[in-house]
Order: sequence, then C-alpha cells, then structure tokens
Amino acid sequence: MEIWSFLTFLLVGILILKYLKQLWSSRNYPPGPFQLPFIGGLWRIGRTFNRDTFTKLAKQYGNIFTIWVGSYPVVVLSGYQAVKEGLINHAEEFGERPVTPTTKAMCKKRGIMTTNGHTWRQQRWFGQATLRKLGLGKKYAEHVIEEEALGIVEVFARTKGHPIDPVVPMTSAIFKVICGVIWGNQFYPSEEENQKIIEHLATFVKFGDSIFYVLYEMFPRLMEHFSTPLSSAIAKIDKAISLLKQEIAKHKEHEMQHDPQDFSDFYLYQIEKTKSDPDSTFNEDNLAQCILEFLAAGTETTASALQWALLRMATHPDIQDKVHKEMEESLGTSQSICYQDRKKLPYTNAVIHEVVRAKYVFPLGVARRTTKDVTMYGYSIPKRTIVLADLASVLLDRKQWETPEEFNPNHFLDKDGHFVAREEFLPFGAGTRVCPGEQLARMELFLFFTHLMRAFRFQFPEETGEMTKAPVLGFTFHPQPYKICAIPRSDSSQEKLK
Ligand code: HEM
Repeated sequence: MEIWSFLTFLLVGILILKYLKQLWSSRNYPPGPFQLPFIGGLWRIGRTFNRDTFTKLAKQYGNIFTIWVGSYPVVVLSGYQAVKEGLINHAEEFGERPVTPTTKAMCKKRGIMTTNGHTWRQQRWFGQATLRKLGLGKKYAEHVIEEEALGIVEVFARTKGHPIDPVVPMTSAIFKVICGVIWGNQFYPSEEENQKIIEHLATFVKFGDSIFYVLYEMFPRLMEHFSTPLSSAIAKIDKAISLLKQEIAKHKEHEMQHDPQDFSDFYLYQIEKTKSDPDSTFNEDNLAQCILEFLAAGTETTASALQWALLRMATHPDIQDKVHKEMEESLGTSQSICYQDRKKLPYTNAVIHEVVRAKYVFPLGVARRTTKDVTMYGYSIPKRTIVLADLASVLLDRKQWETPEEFNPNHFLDKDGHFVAREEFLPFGAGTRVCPGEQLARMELFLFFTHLMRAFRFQFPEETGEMTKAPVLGFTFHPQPYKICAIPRSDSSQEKLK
C-alpha cells in the first residue's frame, strides 16, 4: 500500500512540476488565456472554432496572443498590421508549415502544402510556375474555365427558374476546372473515378473537423492505441493517391511529355529532365500529392466563394442589377467573356472582391511554423512555434475598411468608380507561402460570376424563411444550405434596367 501511495505522490509531483515548468517557460510568449493542466488555453475556444472567440481574445490580449493547445503554444496574429508584420516583414522566419503527427501520417512529407525545406522549394517553385504558364501565358486555364462556366449556365437554365441547391453543380464544375488544368481535356478521369476521389477527400476533411483531430495532434502516442477515424482517413487518402497514380500511368501512355499541354504533362517532363540529378524531388509520389492538394485546396475554397456570391446577389438585388447593367453596357452583344474584361467592369470586379472580403472562406489560412527564434512586438517566439494568421481579422479590420461588417463594393472603388486593389485584401495569405492557386481562383471567380450574372437574375424562392447568416465551418467557411432560383434574363428585364 505504501509503495502505491509513494508512486501516486511521485506521479502527481512530476505532473505538477511539469505544469509549473510549462507556466515558467511560457512567460516570454505573447500573452493569452490562462493555461490549465492538460488542456492549456483550449477552455477559451470550446469544441468548435468560432470567429467571435478570436475577436474577443485579440481585444483582451492584443494583436498577437498565444493559445496553449495542451503543452503546445500557438501564436495568433490578428489584424492587418500584425499579419503583415509576420507574414510579409518576417516572411522567412514565418515561412514553414508545422510538421504534426497528422500531416506526417497523411501527407508523408510530400507535395507543397505540408512540406518544408528542399522538397517544398522545388515543388512549390515548379507548381506555381506551371499554374502560371497554364493560366496566364497560354490562356489554357481560361479556356477550361469558360467551358465549365457555360456548362453551369446550362445546368441553371434547365431548372427553368425553379429552386436549386447550387452546392453540387458549383463544386463539380470547379472540380472539373482543376481536373482540366491537371489532366487536360482529352484524358479526363471518368465521372465515377472523380466521384471516388471526391468521397475520399470528404472523409479527410471530415476528420480534420472532428475532435479526434485535436486529440491526435495533442496525444499521438496515446491515440494510436484507440480505433479512431484517423486510420480510416489515412486509408482514404492512400486510396485517392493510388487512384491518381493510375491516372498518371494512363497519362504517361499517351506520351505527351514532349509537347506538354497540362500540369501532369509538364511534371512528367520535369521528372524525365531531372532523373540524373540526385537532389531532384520530382517523382510520381510528389506529383500525385501535388494533384491531391490542388484538388483539395482548389475546389471547396472557390466553390464556397461562388456560393456566397450567389447568396449575396439574392440578398442585394440592387447590387445585382447594377452588375448586370454594367455588363450590358460594357460588353454589349459580345458572346464570350474573358478575364481581361475585368478591366472594363470595375463595379463587377469590386463586387467579386467584396464577396471574398466579407465572406472570407479560409478564415485562418493554413498554419505556419517559425524557422528560427523571432522577436515580434517585443515578444520572443522560439523556433518551431506554430503560428496562425487570422486572415478573417484582416478582412474585417476596423482600422482598414470603412464599413467592415457591411457588404459594400465601394471598398474597392475610388470616387470616380475605378477599381482599386487594396493591400489589406489578403484572403489568399501572404509572403512566401501565399496561395499558389490565387491567379487561377481569381480567374474562376470572375468568369463563373460574370457568365451567371449575364444569364440570370438570382432570387430566393418565395417560401424561403429567415436565412441563417452564420457560416458553416468545414474545410472552409461556407453558407448554410440554401436554395435559389435562377430566373433567365429576358430582353424586357434588360430594358427595364436601362
Ligand atoms: C478562393 C479560392 C482560394 C482561397 C481563398 C485560397 C486560400 C489559401 C490560403 C489562405 C492559403 C495559405 C497561404 C498562407 O499560408 O499564407 C493557401 C495555400 C495553398 N493553396 Fe489556396 N486558396 C484558394 C484556391 C486555391 C487553388 C485554386 C489552388 C490550386 C489549384 C490552391 C492551392 C493551394 C496550395 C497548394 C497551398 C499551399 C501553399 C504552400 O504551402 O506553399 N488554392 N490557399
């Protein structure tokens, strides 16, 4: 009995000492909620992420604060000045991604989003340069987007003004754009294969939203002994990767490498070119991971932004009519719309930017990690600390935006109605890890939105009650499910606008 009492005292003593050591070592970090044993400052967050919590914490502790997740410090940057100071002025020091138990198990140090160092530099440089080539240089992506935008106009036209939930058609059209950029038009995976990949990705996203994700990050060794959704999520990711590898093999059979047409052609050519370089990280494992990341990062984000856009147009018919009128006056009878046309459509362009600002789809971006000890605003942030840039706080920053809580396209217009690019507009992050798909996403948003606005007036079905405004947090912030009517624009309605 005595030995058990002694061991219990010893264990409690060790835990108390560990806890006190943690409290002591946290004294130089930016301030934050009091740390309780085991859970740290998580008691202030609750089970699900809520924007107001971060706003309240920034108000209480300032624009840089620390939340302890168990014994791990997470430093949060809030508001434009702090995010700019961190991600742009300290770009190198804040330039890594955390390597956590989950990212290691799922991404296996491949691809762009969760890698660091040499692999990240090579994959990122190549990925970004190729997306740019396909998008802006050859106008290839623009062509793919236009086709899908016309496709979705057809889907809405077939509803003949009856209510439709836009989520599935919108997500599938955006998914196809990314597929078109990756695989080209000729060698497209079948609908069935695409569906399987979408399902595998959904399981992964669901795991990311669950409490098991947090528990696994905090206590990986302990959680390995339990059957959790992590093992199923890893299995799904592995299945998605093997499906993508089958597609890569089919692509190779067509020997397009010497006249590259799409992302996989360019990548396969790069593997060939660098095969005798011992430092090359170009291989099919990394290619499959990059493709998976483009599909995951590029689909729900853009589709959510477009869902918000339709919702906003239905709640602001005056703005919707102004957009349509500008398009009629500036584009006239021109059949096709191209990305360059945004210069002729300052109001429409401002509306699209305002949708993305006011309904940030990726509120906390993707976590960063410090590459060395950093001093910021007088606080010491040690090497390898996890940092979150609260991008939503930048897009809603009262010091930067005239009416941050309102949907106000004037945020992006000068007094003469010219479009103004704002440096506080950071929905794609900033610095060395800024979203490499930004150009593609901007093109998609512009072309999908304008094609839809030209063809339809969007309004809620008559029976729609009060809409719940709170967004749903999944991989992104997206609207609560809703139905909308796409009423074809008739000549008479166009006349009325004039
Ligand atoms: C509206 C659409 C999109 C939004 C709002 C968005 C937002 C973001 C944000 C906030 C980050 C983190 C940036 C940072 O750490 O500073 C990111 C990273 C990333 N995004 Fe996007 N994104 C969008 C579309 C896309 C598309 C279309 C693709 C690819 C086809 C893409 C691929 C990626 C990748 C690979 C990363 C990781 C970059 C790295 O770690 O170096 N995203 N995105």
